Amino acid sequence: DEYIEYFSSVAGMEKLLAVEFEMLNDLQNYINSMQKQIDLLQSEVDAIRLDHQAAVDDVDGYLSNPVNAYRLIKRLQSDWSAFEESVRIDSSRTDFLSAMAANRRQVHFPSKEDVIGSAVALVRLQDTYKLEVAELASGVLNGIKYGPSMSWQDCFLLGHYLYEIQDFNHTVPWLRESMELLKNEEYDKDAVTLDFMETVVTYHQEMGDFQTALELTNYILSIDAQRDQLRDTKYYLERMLSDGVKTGLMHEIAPNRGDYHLSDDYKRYEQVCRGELQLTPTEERPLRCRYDSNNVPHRLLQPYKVEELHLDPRVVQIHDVISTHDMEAVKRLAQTRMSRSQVRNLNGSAASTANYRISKSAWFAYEESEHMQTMNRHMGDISGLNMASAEHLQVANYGIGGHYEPHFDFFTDNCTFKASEGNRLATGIFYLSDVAEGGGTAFPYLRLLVKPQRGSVLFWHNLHRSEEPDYRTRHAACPVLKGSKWIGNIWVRVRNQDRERPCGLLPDHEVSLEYKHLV
Ligand SMILES: O=C(O)CCC(=O)C(=O)O
Ligand SMILES: [Fe+2]
Repeated sequence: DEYIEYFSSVAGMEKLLAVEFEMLNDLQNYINSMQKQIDLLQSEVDAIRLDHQAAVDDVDGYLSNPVNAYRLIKRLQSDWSAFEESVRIDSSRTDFLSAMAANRRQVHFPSKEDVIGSAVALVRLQDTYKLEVAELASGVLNGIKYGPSMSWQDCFLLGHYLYEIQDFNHTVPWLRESMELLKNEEYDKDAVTLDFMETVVTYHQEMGDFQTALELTNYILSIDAQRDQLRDTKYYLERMLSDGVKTGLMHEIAPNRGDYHLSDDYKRYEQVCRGELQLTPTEERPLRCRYDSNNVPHRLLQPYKVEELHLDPRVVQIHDVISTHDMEAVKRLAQTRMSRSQVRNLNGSAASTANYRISKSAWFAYEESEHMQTMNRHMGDISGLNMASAEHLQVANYGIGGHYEPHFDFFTDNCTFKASEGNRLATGIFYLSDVAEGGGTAFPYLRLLVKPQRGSVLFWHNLHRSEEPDYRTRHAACPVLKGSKWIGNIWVRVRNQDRERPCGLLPDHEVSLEYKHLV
């Protein structure tokens, strides 16, 4: 069966929970049956010990009794073999192992890629929303306690994985947190624990984080001053610090200067996700909410609730468009068809997965379901466009940390669209769920953050009337901090829209050229 990837969406993780429920039962059964077996063994051993002691106290007297002689011989001939045999077959052990094998056949267990994927998602959230490691580790998100705390082992393993993928900047605070939590354990002064802490000193030293290495070293020495090698390390670390030496992996494997994540464009996007960059009051003042039937005769009695979010380019969010019934049906249909979202490569070759778009998605022809036809009709009424040039419906689900970094919906390579229905003129994002925290749609150049609201549709044009790309429409899906985000995308192409949206001859695209540099 196919490879399932867990970190890219919440859909599918419920299965893991169901299997974990089974495994808890299996393990409990194992423990109970072991317990019974151990109690039984104990009582048998106690009985033998009693007999045995009597024999040792008076060897001659004991052995001269024919019953005792018989019992001793019988014990050694058969009882001890029986003990051996029962430990050898140990049915509780084999039962548990075969139950586990069955569980493993039921679902794919998460792979190491899944663990690393979810670790990367966690640090992405940490960066984008400026979360404190200590808060995150204690289960707090934006001041609210949502879940159980992470143990020192959780934090250590996370740091360890980040170390493995050479993300040293994130490794440091997680290892630090892990050591802080370990210091609160009652076994924190045991020799084995101190040995372990010493290896963590080595991690920091190798990274070039001499300060943390020294702090931990001092802590260990304060408990056990007899560690000679560590005293040498302390001396070495102090010298490195006072000389201001910068060596170690953190400095040698320097972040790639060309990394888009270090660019102003990306920082701007993160600021919009956090709500730090917003529309100014002057920009917000002319924005209106109104009922509008969009000149569609059958909508006269049921006009749309249109909220203007931006005027030029025009971006609107239309509320209460589709029903809960339709949304649930679409999501149910999508569940079984979702796979990791792919992105087109600029050279027009086959699509592939990419870290900048982490979600699961599936494409649907509208004929597949009346609920999808309903979405198609709404997109026609909202856009006023000819839906003959609409792409299939794309349903997507983002899990925790799932995101889609800034991009344009229009194609920038001529070959992709010239031969087909033309470029992507309009985008409609149907929000099929609310998102508890994060997961907004961000327009970095417009300083606009749209909060997903179930049943609403976000709509805008990607092209100017001249059919030139409108670079101001660059947008992104901010990482989901809490919840599971579902959307349905409908893109409408320019072909056959001459009547619906006549071409403009003015060089109207010039207003957006200054935003072009990131294509
Ligand atoms: O999920 C979102 O909010 C935006 C999605 C998007 O931009 C896309 O799928 O092209
Ligand atoms: Fe998009």
